[in-house]
Amino acid sequence: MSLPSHVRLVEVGPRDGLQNEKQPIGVADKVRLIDDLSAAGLGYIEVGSFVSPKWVPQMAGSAEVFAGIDQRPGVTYAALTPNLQGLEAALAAGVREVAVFAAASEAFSQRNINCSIAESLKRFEPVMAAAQDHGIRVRGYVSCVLGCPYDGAIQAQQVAVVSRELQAMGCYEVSLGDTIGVGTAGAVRNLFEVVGREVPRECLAGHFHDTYGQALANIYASLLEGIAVFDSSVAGLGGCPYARGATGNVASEDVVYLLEGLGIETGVDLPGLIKAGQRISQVLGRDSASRVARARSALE
Ligand SMILES: CC(C)(COP(=O)([O-])OP(=O)([O-])OC[C@H]1O[C@@H](n2cnc3c(N)ncnc32)[C@H](O)[C@@H]1OP(=O)([O-])[O-])[C@@H](O)C(=O)NCCC(=O)NCCSC(=O)C[C@@](C)(O)CC(=O)[O-]
Repeated sequence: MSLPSHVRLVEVGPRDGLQNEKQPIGVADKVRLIDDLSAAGLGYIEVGSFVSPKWVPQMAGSAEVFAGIDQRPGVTYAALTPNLQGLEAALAAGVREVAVFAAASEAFSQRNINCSIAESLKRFEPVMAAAQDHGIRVRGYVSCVLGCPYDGAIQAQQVAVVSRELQAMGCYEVSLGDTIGVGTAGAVRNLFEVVGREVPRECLAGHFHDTYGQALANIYASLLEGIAVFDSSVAGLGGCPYARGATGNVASEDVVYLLEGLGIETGVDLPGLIKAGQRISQVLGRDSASRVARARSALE
């Protein structure tokens, strides 16, 4: 299969990245990060989540963040909504695109959203209906597609079943999450081969954490399988509150560098993206996890 000429990046740093931070991060810092990202050409930014603040305290100020950002035309600003309560809060905050999130593993589903996979899908039905009433697009996530911190190995067929359900209920795209970053290129190719029989590949995205240093290889393997949408996180921010030891998503800067090297367009300005990553890394008081950002700043 030939490589795509264009890849769409879904920037999840402000949500997946920051949700795991223990230190409080002010609304102003989050707003500046999101505005820096849109200025760098990111066309899709996950701004926050409307989830229980008891479960994920860092996302509690998501409505204020939405109110503070400078919404550029053509950019999608999205939020996670696990249930109808979350969707209603998102609507009240003026959100125009949301995501629901399921898992391929029962144990992770329980730890993350306090219900079984089947219950979660049931819970999404009113979310989908209300979103449709309001003309809001819904993206779907499946976590633990290549391994679960509690259940271990996950069968690709199980991922296919959950993905098909999400698509059938109206998710326009399903992002497959290697939540704990254990996947390798061969497993990724097999995953898209199996899931691709149930959901068209143009409706699938890859979401790779870099815990084992495999994320860029996994993106390349996905490209070979015809996948052209990837989630990534500026400065490699992140982890998962319900997956001990999981590190951040693959760094957006490193993905852009990979894709530029392959002649694939992303619409993202790499120097601007590196600056955005440096600014939030300063706020967090640590170095960027992006290898490209570190290499470029060593040259300055
Ligand atoms: C799903 C629930 C809410 C169930 O949590 P629950 O405790 O079963 O909820 P409940 O319906 O029984 O309600 C209990 C309390 O939560 C409140 N509540 C209920 N819903 C909401 C809401 N939407 N917003 C705010 N508050 C809410 C509700 O009002 C009530 O408040 P109380 O009466 O006790 O004061 C909870 O488990 C939760 O919020 N989980 C979120 C976990 C999360 O955000 N995880 C991270 C995102 S997923 C991820 O990172 C993976 C991904 C997507 O990146 C892909 C990958 O890498 O794999």
